[in-house]
Amino acid sequence: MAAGAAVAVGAADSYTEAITDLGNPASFFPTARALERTVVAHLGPTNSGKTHAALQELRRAASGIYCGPLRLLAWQVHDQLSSSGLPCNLVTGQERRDEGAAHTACTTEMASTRSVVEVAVLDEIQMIADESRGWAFTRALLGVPARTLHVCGDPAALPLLEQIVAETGDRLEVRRYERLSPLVAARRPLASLSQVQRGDCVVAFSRRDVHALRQEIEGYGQHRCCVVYGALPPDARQLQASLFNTPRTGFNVLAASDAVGMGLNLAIRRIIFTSLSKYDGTAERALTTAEIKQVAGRAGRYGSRFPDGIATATTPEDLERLAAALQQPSEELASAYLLPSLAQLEMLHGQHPADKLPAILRRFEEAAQGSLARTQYRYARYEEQYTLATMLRHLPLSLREAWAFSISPADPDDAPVASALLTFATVYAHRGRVSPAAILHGPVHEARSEMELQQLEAAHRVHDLYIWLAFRFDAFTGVEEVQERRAALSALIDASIRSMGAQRRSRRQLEASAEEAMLVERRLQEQWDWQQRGEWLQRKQGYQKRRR
Ligand SMILES: Nc1ncnc2c1ncn2[C@@H]1O[C@H](COP(=O)(O)OP(=O)(O)OP(=O)(O)O)[C@@H](O)[C@H]1O
Ligand SMILES: [Mg+2]
Repeated sequence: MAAGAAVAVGAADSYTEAITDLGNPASFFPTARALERTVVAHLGPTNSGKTHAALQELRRAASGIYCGPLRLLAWQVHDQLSSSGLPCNLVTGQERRDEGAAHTACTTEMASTRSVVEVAVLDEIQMIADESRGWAFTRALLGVPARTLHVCGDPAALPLLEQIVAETGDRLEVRRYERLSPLVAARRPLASLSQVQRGDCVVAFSRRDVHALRQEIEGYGQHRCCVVYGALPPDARQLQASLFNTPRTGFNVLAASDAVGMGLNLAIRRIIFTSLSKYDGTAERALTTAEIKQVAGRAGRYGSRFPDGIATATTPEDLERLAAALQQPSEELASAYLLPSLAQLEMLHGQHPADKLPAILRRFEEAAQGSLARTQYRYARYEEQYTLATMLRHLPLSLREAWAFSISPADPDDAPVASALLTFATVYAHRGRVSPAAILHGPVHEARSEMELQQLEAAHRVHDLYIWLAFRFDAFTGVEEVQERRAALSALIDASIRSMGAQRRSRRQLEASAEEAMLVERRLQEQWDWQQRGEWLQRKQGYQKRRR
């Protein structure tokens, strides 16, 4: 009897080992493995024409897919192909435009590993080594079933690409690129922001610092200033970029975070780093050579008003480091990141049906680590997913439902968005239908203060989250209404930034708007408390009715 039990446990262990074995991820994609793919690596610095060359190949193909790391990039490729007369579908987490076309522009996370195409483009491949998002690039590199797969990115990715392509049995071809226009480090640092000039982009590493730079620059009275940072919705980012690019609008200087490094076509003459370190969520750390080059490389764009680029800093020490980084190759990529698919998590859940999603996520990681030793793959960081899954663990959701909520674009540290996710999931679990009424309203007028602008941005992210969920759950009704409201919020955000700088305010006015912002925040908090209370009452009444 005891021996039998031991055999059963042993069999269960080896089954668990088999389903959590991530050591040969190329084998997870039979459609791609059934093709003899040619992988063409377009490698070179920023602004060297890599994406342009790969897109030419995509245009010429009978069918194809472009995978970009940002919605902005997917939109641009969609617009470029469509406006040149080539029909193109668009697929991102929050958009589906199905034109019935043979070409598709998508975000890397959304790339199909089932539909065979002639040509695929996988842009910014160096992101395969990003510990949070790299899994999507690994999946696309291994799994997109294209006869020719063009990958574009930093030459630092080559050794890793060689290793992976050797495993998939595909053929690798390397094409090297040089910058289309020169990029040089300035001879002297910038002594003061009063010296910024037309075409300058001043870089800081937080939303708050970017707005502080904008205020300081506009305070000198010479230039109006556009802004670009990660928390700004992508369409508002694009509007700011085109305002900056258009001559004679007065908005001829840009204050930006490192979000400027990717996805926008900008006519920047000079990049000015106000710092060479950033807070990465846990600690302040120095920028890597690759990060410095990615941002500095935005200066000077082939075919723009400023083809020649200059990069500088605000201290002699930073300028010295910057100049050295521009001469150095980026650090070679060490690992490609990966995560299990939902199907793999469900198989493990079959072994432990009483476990909730957070326990399954941890179990999978523990069991899979051994299989990754001695490979070039590493288990990706999934702390945000884990935090969201934990927040939702008490709700009556299937593993599949909990998983979908947990991978939504809600940052657990972004309080209004995390609260909205909890509300949406709670309403979904208890009522089965989530109407747009579940979205709380903040101010819906032009922001008169930084705080109000922040609230508009948060409201936009909440609307975006609803739309993302609506593409995965039929229960989210009223997506058109939310899309309209989201577009209105983007326009308001853009208009607010434009007019905020125009208003020269007295100290008294600034204090008044800060006071008002506090009141708005308190009102929102009260609304939130009331909604929570209302839902709790409804649930309680529901239980009581059922009991009776
Ligand atoms: N052969 C070309 N003819 C005309 N324009 C080109 C050509 N090659 C590149 N360009 C233009 O030069 C700019 C930079 O090219 P591209 O975006 O392909 O560079 P990249 O190497 O992918 O840079 P990054 O991705 O770092 O921004 C783009 O505006 C692109 O349209
Ligand atoms: Mg590119």
